[in-house]
Amino acid sequence: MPAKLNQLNKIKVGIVNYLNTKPLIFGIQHAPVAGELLLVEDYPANVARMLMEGTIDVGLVPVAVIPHLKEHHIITDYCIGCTGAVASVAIFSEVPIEKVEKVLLDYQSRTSVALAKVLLRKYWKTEPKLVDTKADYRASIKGTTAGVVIGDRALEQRKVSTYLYDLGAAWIDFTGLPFVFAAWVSNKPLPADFIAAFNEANKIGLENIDRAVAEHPYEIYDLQTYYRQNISYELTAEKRKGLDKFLGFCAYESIIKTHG
Ligand SMILES: C=C(O[C@@H]1C=C(C(=O)O)C=C[C@H]1O)C(=O)O
Repeated sequence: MPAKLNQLNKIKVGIVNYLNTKPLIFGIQHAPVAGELLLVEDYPANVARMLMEGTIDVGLVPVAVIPHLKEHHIITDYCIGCTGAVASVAIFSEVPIEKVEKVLLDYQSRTSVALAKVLLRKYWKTEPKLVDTKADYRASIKGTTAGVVIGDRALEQRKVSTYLYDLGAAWIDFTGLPFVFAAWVSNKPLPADFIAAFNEANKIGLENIDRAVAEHPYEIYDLQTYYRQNISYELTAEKRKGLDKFLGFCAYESIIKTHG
């Protein structure tokens, strides 16, 4: 039996509050399932925290937290992924990557900071100092200090930094596999009819990209390109292979860290 949900009997759904989820939000709000759920928006690290703490039942969470969940179920055929350059996840810097001495890690991210660690070590084969951040740190991206930036702030940072190393493109060059940044994950079994209706809502969103674009005028980056060429929303078998490979790297890297 699915676990008891909140008093309103609505399923609490957490979603990332970046532009890349606007088509999905459009679908969820316009689909019949809208009345069965409460939508909470926050940045990825917070959506992950809410799912771990159990204040939401399902969330579009950074995949890097999957190994930290006591129970997890990947639901739906949709995700935030890429099959080429993702545009909104990159290491930004003023010097080429081999000259970078320090990398500031985006406090809003869980997946991309782990991906940056894997790629710096295995793909670029450099060992800069890695520094966690707490608040906006983008003004500190200068000289030999680079920064991982994700989401809308990354689309802005494209106009600022001299060098941009797209982590989606680098992963694909490194592994030959697509990448999954975030997936719909529940922390308890959910009713099958809800899952089916929620899956359909995601599909409706992706069929209405033009309307999502029209509702969110944005000058900094072309959202048609972003939604149709950079972000790839289908959770395909190839993407699941990329996801498994990434989680394998993460486990291996943390073993190295734990045992020196
Ligand atoms: C591609 C992106 O993927 C995001 C990156 C995440 C992360 O790094 O933890 C989490 C959720 C995704 O929405 C992006 O937001 O730019």
